[in-house]
Amino acid sequence: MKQIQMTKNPSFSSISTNKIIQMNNVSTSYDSKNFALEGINLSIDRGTNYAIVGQSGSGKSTLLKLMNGMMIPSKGTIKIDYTTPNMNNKKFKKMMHEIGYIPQSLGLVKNISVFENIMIGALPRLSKIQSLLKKFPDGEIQEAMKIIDQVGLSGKETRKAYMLSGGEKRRVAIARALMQKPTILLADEIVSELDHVTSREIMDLIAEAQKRMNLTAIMVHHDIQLALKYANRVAVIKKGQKILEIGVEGDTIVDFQTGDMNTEEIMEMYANDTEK
Ligand SMILES: Nc1ncnc2c1ncn2[C@@H]1O[C@H](COP(=O)(O)OP(=O)(O)OP(=O)(O)O)[C@@H](O)[C@H]1O
Repeated sequence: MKQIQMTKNPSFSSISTNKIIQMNNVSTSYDSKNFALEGINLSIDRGTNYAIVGQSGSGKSTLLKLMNGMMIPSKGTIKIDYTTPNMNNKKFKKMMHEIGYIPQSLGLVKNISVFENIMIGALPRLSKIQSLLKKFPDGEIQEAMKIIDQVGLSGKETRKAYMLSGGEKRRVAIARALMQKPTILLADEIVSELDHVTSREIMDLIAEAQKRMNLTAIMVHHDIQLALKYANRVAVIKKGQKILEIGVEGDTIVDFQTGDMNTEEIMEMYANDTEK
């Protein structure tokens, strides 16, 4: 594990004004009684790797659903690439196709092959006839084969999804999202339940794709150490509120915004959780 120094003096050179996600005082709920998220402020730089951590039920998945337009705020405003999510807005509908979303369940179709699952990512670019007849243009097939190679699934193209290991299923879900040619990749606990080595392989795969395609990767994690290893920024969510944002540059981490708890206390809380 890398040594982490604490500093209260943020002076990062990588801070940009090119924000791909902006949330201003956002609250949202599933029912009329309780907020699942309350008063969330955050902004995410284009091309960065952003992590969201928090305990079960803290609101992490809900936050991702706001970032892909599946949920809308009951209060506050969201801009995704400077556009308000709204299904009546043509610009946003087009943009949605460029948001690769990998849900906790992965969302693979069990009884079809690796290749067919991955081609689902290309569907918005195909005509109805091409989709129905599975007549994929040569260019799309070549793109899929390139991505299959990049995610380490060469030779497994025809295997049915239900026959894959946990790590392979995640590779298919990543490949399907990359097939969308995304500008934003959202992944909800993609490495939970994987062994240490496989989870690092999957995280490395996403980090490589992020750099290669200049993606903004936004990932939900339970493991704060994993988040700190890969992310430029880590938002810590507790009971529907963002209590801290941590900046990460090399071996230095910085409290960007302190609520009830600072980074040392958060790290201690997670260390205690792990020991239990
Ligand atoms: N479909 C739903 N209907 C009603 N309440 C929901 C629904 N989904 C989530 N919630 C509630 O919203 C809150 C936040 O849930 P969310 O799934 O975002 O948390 P989470 O941090 O992702 O949890 P986990 O780590 O267990 O996946 C919780 O109180 C949860 O019970």
